[in-house]
Amino acid sequence: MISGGRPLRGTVSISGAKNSAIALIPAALLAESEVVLDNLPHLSDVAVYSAILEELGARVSWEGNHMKIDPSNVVSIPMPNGPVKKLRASYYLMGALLGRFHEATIGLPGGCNFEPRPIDQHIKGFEALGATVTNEHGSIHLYAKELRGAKIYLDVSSVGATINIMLAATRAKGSTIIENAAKEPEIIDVATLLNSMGASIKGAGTETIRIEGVTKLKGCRHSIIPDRIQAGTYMIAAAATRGDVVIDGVIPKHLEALTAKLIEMGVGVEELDESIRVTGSDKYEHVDVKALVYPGFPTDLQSPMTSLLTQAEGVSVLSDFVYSNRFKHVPELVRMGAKIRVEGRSAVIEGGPLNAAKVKASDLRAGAALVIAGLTVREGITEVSGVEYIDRGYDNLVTNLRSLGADVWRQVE
Ligand SMILES: CC(=O)N[C@H]1[C@@H](OP(=O)(O)OP(=O)(O)OC[C@H]2O[C@@H](n3ccc(=O)[nH]c3=O)[C@H](O)[C@@H]2O)O[C@H](CO)[C@@H](O)[C@@H]1O
Ligand SMILES: C=C(OP(=O)(O)O)C(=O)O
Repeated sequence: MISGGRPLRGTVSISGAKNSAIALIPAALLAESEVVLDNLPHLSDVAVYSAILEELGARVSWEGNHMKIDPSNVVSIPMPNGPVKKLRASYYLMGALLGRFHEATIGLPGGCNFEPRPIDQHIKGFEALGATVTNEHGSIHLYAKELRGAKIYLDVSSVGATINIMLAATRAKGSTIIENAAKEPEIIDVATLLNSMGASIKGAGTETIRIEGVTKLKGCRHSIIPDRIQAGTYMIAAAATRGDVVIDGVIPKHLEALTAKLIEMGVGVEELDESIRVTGSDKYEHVDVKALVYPGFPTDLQSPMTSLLTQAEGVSVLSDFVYSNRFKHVPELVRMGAKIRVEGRSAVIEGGPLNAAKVKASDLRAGAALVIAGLTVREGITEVSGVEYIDRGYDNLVTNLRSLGADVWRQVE
């Protein structure tokens, strides 16, 4: 529930990155001793992954922002249903278990299904490494007598496929080269963990990643990078409410595409060493935004950005070149009075005030977009349902927004 119209003011600290955490947790399965992850975010996806690891036989303890994973007793039991269906990143179990046990059966992933999200590039990579991959009643079965390095050219620079292939290839015989690899910061984070475990991965963060297989991986301690998408969401919320917020504990370089767009609109953005200050203004210019793979504008900030662009003067065009139809937030924003039409892979947004309404989040970032929209509304109460999606990716959203002066609360049913 949001009673909007208040500018956000103050400082918000950003937690570790969801998209790193939910790759690093399964990566720990490749080790033969304890892995400790620091700066772990409190998210439902992390809780689900922790339960999955326990089901596989790992000893997991999670206190505060630290998780200890002892994978020494893990076995590769089939996981066709249950928790694997609750999140997208359960696909990393395929690479991790294939790497360690040469066999795995994992149900097709769940998560935010705003459009069909194929995993053909993951499978192509596993097959190139020598695995036989079959789809058995909606579960993927992977088996390899031996994993051997290969050269793999990804048709699309997929984050998940790049990480999944890295996971399996760390335990393959010989060298693997991934070409057209995704370059997102979370890929560097996973490679850093794997290298600390004893892997040999070079080039993460570029389009060519080279992996020399090793026979053993050991435990280690690793601190997760800050969540650039959570950070970007608060930057957008600060601008949308015409507030003044310091977003602390971030890597400003990870947010450059957003920072540039905000400045183009007329938002004040000051980059400091590990924080960014966002200062709103009374008038914003319309801009065109293209969501692309990193270092382009992140698709995961496309929906929140749509809400901000309703506050700009004139007509903005926001196109998503990563997903062709990630627009489930649009009809809900229209219910709030937004003038938006979807044309192909673009949303055409005409600026104007929003009104309070009952709206429904049907995926994580759509949820964030609706909350931001609600924060801009000057009269009435906006009710956002489907908050379980928001819990997948935002650590303490309501508490953080309240500490910035927002009148937001969660209705307990
Ligand atoms: C858990 C996680 O890290 N999720 C992120 C990850 O998702 P995810 O890893 O699923 O996204 P990908 O980078 O794989 O997808 C990018 C594009 O490639 C296509 N594709 C992908 C794989 C494949 O085998 N075949 C294929 O065609 C997808 O449909 C999409 O159009 O990156 C996305 C793009 O930055 C983000 O929105 C998600 O937040
Ligand atoms: C789409 C997202 O996540 P996932 O890939 O985990 O569904 C997201 O974080 O915006």
